[in-house]
Amino acid sequence: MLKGKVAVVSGSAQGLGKAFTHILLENGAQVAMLDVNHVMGQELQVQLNHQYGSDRTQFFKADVSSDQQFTDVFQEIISKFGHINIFCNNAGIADEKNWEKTVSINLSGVVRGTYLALDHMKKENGGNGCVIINVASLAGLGPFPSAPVYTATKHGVVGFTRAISMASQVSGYGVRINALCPSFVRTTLIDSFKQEDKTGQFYNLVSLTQSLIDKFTLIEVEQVAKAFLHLIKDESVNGAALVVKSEGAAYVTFPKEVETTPISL
Ligand SMILES: NC(=O)C1=CN([C@@H]2O[C@H](COP(=O)(O)OP(=O)(O)OC[C@H]3O[C@@H](n4cnc5c(N)ncnc54)[C@H](O)[C@@H]3O)[C@@H](O)[C@H]2O)C=CC1
Ligand SMILES: CCCCCC(=O)/C=C/[C@H]1[C@H](O)CC(=O)[C@@H]1C/C=C\CCCC(=O)O
Repeated sequence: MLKGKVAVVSGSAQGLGKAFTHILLENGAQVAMLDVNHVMGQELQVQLNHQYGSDRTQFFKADVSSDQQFTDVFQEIISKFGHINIFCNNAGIADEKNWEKTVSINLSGVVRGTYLALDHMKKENGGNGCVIINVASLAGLGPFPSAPVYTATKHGVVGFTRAISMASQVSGYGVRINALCPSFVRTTLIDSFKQEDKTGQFYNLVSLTQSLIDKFTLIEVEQVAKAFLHLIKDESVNGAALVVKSEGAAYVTFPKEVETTPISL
C-alpha cells in the first residue's frame, strides 16, 4: 500500500513514534527516523534492519527545537531517500517546569517540521498524495488542568493544522495536513505527568491526573498507530483532527461558528 513512499517520523526512538515507524514499514514504506536520543534511535535501527531489511530505515539525530539541526537533517534525508511523501511531527515532551522547552518542541517544532515538509512536497513532488500528520492530543481539544502549557501547545498544534491545511488547499499545494489527538497512551511520557521535576507547581494535582488516566484508561501504541495509518490513507480529509480513545477513533466535528452567550454592556 505504501510501497515506494518515503516517510519521516520525528520522536521515533520510542513510544508512539516507534509504533508509527513499525506500521509504516509493515505497509511497505521506507522510514527516516528522527530523534534527539541517538542511543535509542540507533539501537532501534539495528533491530529494524534485522526485521525489515537494511534498506528500509535510517536513523537521523536531530533536536526539533533547533532550526539549524532540523533544516540540516531534512536535507540529509532528501539526499539519502530522494524525496519525502509522508511527514509526521510526533516529537513531544510534557515539562511544565521548563515550559519554554515544551513550547519550543511541541509547538515550534511542529511548525518548523510542517514548513520544511510543505516547502519540499509542493516544489519537488507537486504535492500529489503527500501528507503531513501532526501529533496533538485530546488535550488539544479540551483542558488538561495538570498541564496547562502542554494543553496550550496541543491546542496550538490543532489550530495550526486547521489553518495551514486550508492555506495548502487554497494555494493548490496538493498536500493534506491533519492532526492526531490521542487520549492517554502507555508510553514514558505519561510518567512526566506524575513527576515533581516535570509537573512543577502542579504536582499537587497528581491525584487528579491519575483519576483522569483511570477515567480515560490507557490505550496502547498499536491502537494509535492504526488510527495514524487511517489518517495517512484517508484522502477525503484535510485539516481534520482524529481523536483516539480506548473505545475507538473518531473525527472531530468542528462547529462552523462558536456558540456565544450575549452580555449587556
Ligand atoms: N503518551 C500519551 O499519553 C500521549 C502522547 N501524545 C503525544 O505523542 C507524541 C509522542 O509522545 P510519546 O510517544 O508518548 O512520548 P515518548 O516520551 O515515549 O517519546 C517521545 C520521543 O520524542 C523524542 N523527543 C523529545 N524531544 C525531542 C526533540 N527536541 N527532538 C527530537 N526528538 C525529541 C524523545 O527522545 C522520544 O523518543 C508527543 O507529541 C506527545 O505529546 C499525545 C497524546 C497522548
Ligand atoms: C470541545 C470539547 C472537546 C473535548 C475533548 C475532550 O474530550 C477533552 C478532554 C480533556 C478534558 O478537558 C479533561 C482532560 O484532561 C482531557 C484530556 C485528556 C487527555 C489528555 C491526554 C494527555 C496526553 O497528551 O498525554
